[in-house]
Amino acid sequence: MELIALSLGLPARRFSSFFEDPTRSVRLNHYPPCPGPHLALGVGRHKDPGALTILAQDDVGGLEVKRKSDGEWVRIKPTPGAYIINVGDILQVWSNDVYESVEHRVTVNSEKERFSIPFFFSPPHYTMVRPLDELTNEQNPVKYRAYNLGKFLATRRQSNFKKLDVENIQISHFKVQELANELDGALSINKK
Ligand SMILES: O=C(O)CCC(=O)C(=O)O
Ligand SMILES: [Fe+2]
Repeated sequence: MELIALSLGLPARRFSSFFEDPTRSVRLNHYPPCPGPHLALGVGRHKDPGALTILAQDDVGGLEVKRKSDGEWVRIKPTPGAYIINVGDILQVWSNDVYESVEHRVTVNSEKERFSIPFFFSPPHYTMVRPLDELTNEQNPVKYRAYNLGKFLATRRQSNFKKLDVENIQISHFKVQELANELDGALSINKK
């Protein structure tokens, strides 16, 4: 987190106060071999809602990230002894979109079982997540409305990991522009 703060032009310890009472969790994922890998996903597409995810995985592979330029799913090759560090939604909001939370999913295969262990690192649930003051100004206005992390996670938990292409709660729902568009839509409906 200190390196990320420095990369944003902030003091190294800018994020420290958010992590005095952090929310940490570990998930133990087991993906058994699947007889119809083209018909199923191990984990449906999603963005991790926390600040950072540190993922340990075995050598089987299956994790894919969505490439922004063309929307293609790109496989992430496992590197022995290395962790995958994933930027989550909170960093996207704190940085006002300088960092982006990557959309990812997990495919399965018919031969080998796979294990992965993501560690999720976030501030406490009572945190109001909003773009940092130092990273916004008149030229670079705030892009997100503040949201309560605990409420966001509780809402997300009701729908995440359904293997369907469902839309669940996303930080984009807190985007100021999106809200403005909705308001615009509502006003023009009223005018009719
Ligand atoms: O198994 C993986 O590689 C990733 C799992 C994942 O995205 C998650 O648990 O949030
Ligand atoms: Fe994930």
